[in-house]
Order: sequence, then C-alpha cells, then structure tokens
Amino acid sequence: MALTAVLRLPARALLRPWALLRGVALGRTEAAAGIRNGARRFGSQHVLVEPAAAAGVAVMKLRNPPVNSLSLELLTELVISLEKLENDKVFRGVILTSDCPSVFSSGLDLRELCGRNPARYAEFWKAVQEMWLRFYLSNLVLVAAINGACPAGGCLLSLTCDYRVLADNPKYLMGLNETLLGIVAPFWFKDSIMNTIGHRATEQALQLGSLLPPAEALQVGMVDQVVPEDQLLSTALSVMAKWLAVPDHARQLTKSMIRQATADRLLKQRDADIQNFVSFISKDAIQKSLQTYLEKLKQKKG
Ligand SMILES: CCCCCCCCCCCCC/C=C/C(=O)SCCNC(=O)CCNC(=O)[C@H](O)C(C)(C)COP(=O)(O)OP(=O)(O)OC[C@H]1O[C@@H](n2cnc3c(N)ncnc32)[C@H](O)[C@@H]1OP(=O)(O)O
Repeated sequence: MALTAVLRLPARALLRPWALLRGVALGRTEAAAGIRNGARRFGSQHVLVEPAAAAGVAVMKLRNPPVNSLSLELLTELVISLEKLENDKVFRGVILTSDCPSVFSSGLDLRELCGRNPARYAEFWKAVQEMWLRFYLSNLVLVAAINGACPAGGCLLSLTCDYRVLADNPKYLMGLNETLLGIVAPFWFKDSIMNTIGHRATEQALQLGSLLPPAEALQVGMVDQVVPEDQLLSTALSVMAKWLAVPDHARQLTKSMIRQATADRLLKQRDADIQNFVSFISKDAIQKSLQTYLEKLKQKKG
C-alpha cells in the first residue's frame, strides 16, 4: 500500500495500527521473529519498536540509513508507532534512540525541502507538524537516548521528549542550526527550545545556529545528562524508572498543563503555518541556499 493511501485511511484504521503495520510495513522476517519469540515487538520500514528489559517500557529506534533524515515516510511511521504504543495498555514509557551509527537524526530530509512541488511541500510539512504535536503531547513518558549527531529536526524531535540523555562524544553535536542553512526555524521550533533552555540562551543558540558538543549542550540545558556511550541505555532506563514511579494520571495532567498552551499556538494556525512554509521554501533564494548546502554535504567526503 502506498504511503499516500495509508494517509488517506480513516482515523479508526490509524487507531489500530497493529494491523496497519503488519499489513503495510512489517518485514516478513521480523514479523516471524516477533511471533516466534512471543515478544511484543513490531517494526516498520524505518522504525523498530521492541520491549525494553523493564516492564512497560518500549525502545523505539529510528532506522533510516545512513543518517536518519526525517523523510515523509519516517515521520509517518514514527507517528503510527507512537500511537500504537499509546493504545497498548502495556506500555507507559518509550526510549527514543537511533539504529544508525553515530547519528541520532540529521534532521528533516533535505531532499524533501528541495525541488518538490507545493502540494508535496504541504504534505511533508503537515507530517512534520503531526510528528511534533503527537510526540510533544504524548501521554507516555518519552526519554531520548541520543546516540549520535542531533542537528535541526533531529534536535526538535529530541526536544519533544520529557528527558534527554546524550552520549559523551565530541562528534555528537546538537542544536537548531537552521540559520546556517539560510532558513528560519518556525515559531514552534523556537518555542520548543525556548521552553527547554530559556529565553536568553535561545536568542544565541537560534540566531547563531549553534551546534553544541555534549558538555555545552548540558551546560545550557539542551540535554539533562551526558553519559559515557556504553551507559546510555542503562541510564535512560534508570531515568525512566524514576518517571514511571509517579502515578500516570497525575503526571499526564501535569505534563498537559505545562505543554498544551505551546501546542495550541500551532494547533490554532496549522494551515497558515503550512502556507508560510510552502511559500518560504518555494522562494528561489531559499532553494538556492538549500541546494548549495546539500552539495557541500555531499562534497565533504571528497
Ligand atoms: C518571517 C519569518 C517567516 C518564517 C517562515 C518559516 C517557514 C519554515 C522555514 C523552513 C524550516 C525548515 C526547518 C528545517 C529543519 C531541518 O531539519 S533541515 C536539515 C538540517 N540538517 C543538517 O543540517 C544536518 C546535515 N547533515 C550533517 O551535518 C551530517 O550529515 C551528519 C548528520 C553530522 C552526519 O555526518 P556523517 O556521518 O559524516 O554523514 P554524511 O557523510 O555527512 O552524510 C551521509 C549522507 O547523508 C546525506 N545527508 C545528511 N544529512 C541529510 C539530511 N538532513 N537530509 C538528506 N540527506 C542528508 C549526505 O548528503 C550524505 O549523502 P551522500 O553524499 O549521497 O552519501
């Protein structure tokens, strides 16, 4: 089934994504392995979800090699996977991490931002909004175990989580670097980081497009903990245990009380935000900037 067909499915189908994932994206081998092991494990092409050793906790791994760029497909699968976990009473918390070596996520897929038509830009941006809204407002406890570079949209995804643990590696830079690409982070990207690191630090980080190494990311509050790489998952599990010790209903209502107003700012103007994006990204000067950036990335190796 094509992705566009998945997106056109009625809401009730999306509320039962087990079937959807089985039918659409679950690899046969993985499905067989899941049944054979009796484990509540599922996967789609770009997202692998497996139960953690701790009860009630799932590990969600992004796997869109080489760098987990957030394509329309990956964004859609992330939302479906989260919704599936939310609808499964067994799970109370999710550890979000990467299956790609040394990159958590390289951010929005630049190929989605270049050379496409307005309808496709609109569809893509709606999926970016949806990912942010669903993850930001999730009832589950979300802990990001950041095991690689985390620029731009990758950083945004981690900022939707309740807690961020970053592996201590100088190559694992993190931040919203949009200005360095000649583009502007939308207001809800800005809100996400400002709610996390505060007003003054955001003024600097966002205007400069800073990509911070672990010690600086910790100092500014972009992450909550930096740990040796081999302790990343165990730390994320310890953090999760602490959060899950709190009664769900009280924690969920508190989370919603803190986050809903930020989400509402986007919810009230989703269509206008899509139109802004489409008109901004379609400008010749912006397209030129992005093409140049993408070329530089490709030439970096040579
Ligand atoms: C008045 C105000 C109006 C405001 C209106 C606002 C409207 C909205 C405006 C638009 C907002 C857009 C917001 C955008 C958010 C984003 O997320 S943009 C993406 C930004 N991402 C980056 O800058 C990261 C780029 N990548 C890297 O820095 C590195 O790749 C890495 C992640 C550090 C990994 O390095 P390394 O392991 O060395 O891998 P590479 O060799 O660099 O890459 C491997 C291949 O992957 C390709 N690639 C990398 N990143 C991306 C990507 N994001 N998208 C697509 N492809 C990517 C890279 O080119 C390599 O390709 P090949 O050479 O073909 O192998």
